[in-house]
Amino acid sequence: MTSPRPRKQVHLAAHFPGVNNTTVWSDPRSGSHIEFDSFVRFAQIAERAKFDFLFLAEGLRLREQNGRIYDLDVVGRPDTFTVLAALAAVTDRLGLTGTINSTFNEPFEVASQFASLDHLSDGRAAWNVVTSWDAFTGENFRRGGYLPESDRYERAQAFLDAATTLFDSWDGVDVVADAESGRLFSADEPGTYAIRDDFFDIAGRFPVPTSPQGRPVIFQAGDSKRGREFAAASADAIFTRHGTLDAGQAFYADVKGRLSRYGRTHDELLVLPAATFALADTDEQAAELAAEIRRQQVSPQTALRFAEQLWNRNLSDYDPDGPVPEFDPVEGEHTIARGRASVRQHGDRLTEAQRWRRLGAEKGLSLREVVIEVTGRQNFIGSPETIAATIDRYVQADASDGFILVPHITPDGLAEFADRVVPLLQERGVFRTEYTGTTLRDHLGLRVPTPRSLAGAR
Ligand SMILES: Cc1cc2nc3c(=O)[nH]c(=O)nc-3n(C[C@H](O)[C@H](O)[C@H](O)COP(=O)(O)O)c2cc1C
Repeated sequence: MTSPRPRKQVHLAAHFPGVNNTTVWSDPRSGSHIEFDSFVRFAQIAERAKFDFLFLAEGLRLREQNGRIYDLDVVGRPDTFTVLAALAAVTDRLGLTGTINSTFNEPFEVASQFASLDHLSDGRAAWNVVTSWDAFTGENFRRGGYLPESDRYERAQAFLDAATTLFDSWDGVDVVADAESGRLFSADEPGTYAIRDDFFDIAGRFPVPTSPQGRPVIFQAGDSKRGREFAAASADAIFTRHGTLDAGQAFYADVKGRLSRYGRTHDELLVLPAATFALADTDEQAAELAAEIRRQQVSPQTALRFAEQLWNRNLSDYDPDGPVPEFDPVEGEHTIARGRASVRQHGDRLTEAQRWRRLGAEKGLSLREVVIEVTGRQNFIGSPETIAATIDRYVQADASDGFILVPHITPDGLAEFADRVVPLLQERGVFRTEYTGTTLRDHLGLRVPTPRSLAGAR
């Protein structure tokens, strides 16, 4: 008889809200998305609740619609490394995860920044490697434009391999600083590396000694087959949008099933979906709150902006309280909305528009009401007991290994979850009551990687 599997521990992280309409920036309770005080308060709530880490997404260009800054986006996002380094000074245990793309950067810079953050935070740094969106974002960079889609993951893999070589380049070399013998290092040649491949031709010495976690924790967030393969080969955790039970289970089985191809085991890659929540005393009140949040998030103007992203044309004169447009979306290149993930996600616009129309007709919904329904992202709606039980159930059913929570009010929206749901997860024995380690690898149950031998690495 096989013994039952022990209950999985839930991993929890806090995504600082900053983009997309998960954020209700128009709510009077919302604070600044730029002032350091907001980041500090957010991080300290997460740390008080013993969360695994804080998470920052990356947006390198303000998004536009009809040639204007898209008012839904919270305008202005301070630089990731600057924020995380500052947060390292005001937190003690909380992991610090930054999204940094592999398309427009260089491995040396990114590796030295993350290795430095790992040192400054005593082993709490993580890098979410993304390939990023589009040429519109790329125009900010010296190469301009955008790497063809087919090359993005080639570069991402080469980029991460190069960064790994740099992270490992001090393998076995310690700073001894022995005044008597006059010896600074335990061996000669610290940080020596040489990397030559289709994307990089660099050689020299990496200036940052091996970081406290060996290497920073690696996340990945792309969802295509190639993206999932990249995560299975090289990441410690994957950030995803598949947050419902069914979609989560399918995604979980898919990515975990890819690991053995790379000689990796099931527990070497964590699956962490983004999740929003609407929390109230009772399930009924939470349902009302969730509906109210959705109405706040999708104002009549916002509904039109969403519809424009699908129809790929200006709909400023259209009535959001009227029916879903009868005419078809404009096919071909996207010209209306630039720099938005959701635009790329509308694969077949004609079919999607038909789905919106059908939904409107069947349920008697206006365009705005359809947008509210189809763009809904509230994962957890209910009383604290309901939400704790649901999260536990999803994790035990292998729909995820935990969640990266995105509160809709910045920065204090996390407090209610921390105060009311976390204690219930702790009572269930599935979430820590104290940090048991000091590094992010400790929190996530990830081992310190064995350095790749420099000779055999490339
Ligand atoms: C859950 C999730 C979060 C993402 N976050 C970011 C981000 O913060 N910044 C960014 O430039 N790209 C982000 N991306 C985009 C990915 O880098 C990638 O460009 C995009 O998903 C296309 O790759 P794919 O075809 O493999 O999905 C994210 C993607 C996903 C699925």
